[in-house]
Amino acid sequence: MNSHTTHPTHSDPRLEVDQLTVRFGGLTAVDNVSFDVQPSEVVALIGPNGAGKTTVFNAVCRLLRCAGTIKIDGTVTPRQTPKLGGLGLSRTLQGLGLFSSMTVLENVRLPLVGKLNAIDIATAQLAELDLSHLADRQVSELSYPDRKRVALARALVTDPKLLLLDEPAGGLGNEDIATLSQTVRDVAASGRSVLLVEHHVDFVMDLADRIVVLDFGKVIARGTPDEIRTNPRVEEAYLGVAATGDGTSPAGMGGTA
Ligand SMILES: Nc1ncnc2c1ncn2[C@@H]1O[C@H](COP(=O)(O)OP(=O)(O)OP(=O)(O)O)[C@@H](O)[C@H]1O
Repeated sequence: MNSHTTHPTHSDPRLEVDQLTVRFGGLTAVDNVSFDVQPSEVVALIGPNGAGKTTVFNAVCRLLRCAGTIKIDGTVTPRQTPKLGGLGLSRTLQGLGLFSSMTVLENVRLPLVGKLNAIDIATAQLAELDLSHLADRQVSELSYPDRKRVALARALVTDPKLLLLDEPAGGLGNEDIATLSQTVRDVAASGRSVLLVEHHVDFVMDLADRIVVLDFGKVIARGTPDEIRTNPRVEEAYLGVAATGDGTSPAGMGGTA
């Protein structure tokens, strides 16, 4: 046991971010940010463009040099981690990162490379998300919402303790968003934790147990959706951000993202 390692206890959060700071040259993109995610909890990071949300994600995944402490189940994560699976984490990407000339099943089994029963596990994961009918289709043939579902299946196939979702609702219509919300709730109900970054405020308000609001790299508010909805600092941070009408950009806290 090294000096950073502690024994997990029942009271340890699934994820604990303490005084996280990330600098890019002279820019402090994330400034002394602290928050936690408990087992079975869905926590959303929101904030205007450039607030530091993706940078927090990348730091949690240990892809960036940062100051501060990041703990998973009470244990400090190593500063350089070659594989997310080793941390018990999995994430989806804004750009999805699927291989379009491969089939859905081939994509979903990729994180399981080297496992003897990889095909069975990937097949079961597709069934869990009602995607079995797409298993042999090439990703290039799929609609965007189906691709997003496949990316989610690939993130879940390693059975992560903590699932990180980067703008999961982006580009989806209301029906697909409702399905996504149910899937995320099911993931949390199974004991896993979810941290998501999202611009679609209505989706977040409906789904998240707690919300952390960032602006210019700092936490400006935290609380339940009801607490955040009525927080004047949050409203102020979102003021002046033009609505795009496509449901993906903040336009105040009352309407669609
Ligand atoms: N690799 C980098 N090098 C330099 N600056 C960066 C880098 N990545 C991010 N930044 C800057 O850090 C700040 C936070 O960026 P970040 O992408 O984390 O914000 P965000 O809240 O995720 O924004 P968005 O909602 O637009 O995705 C921004 O000012 C951004 O320009």
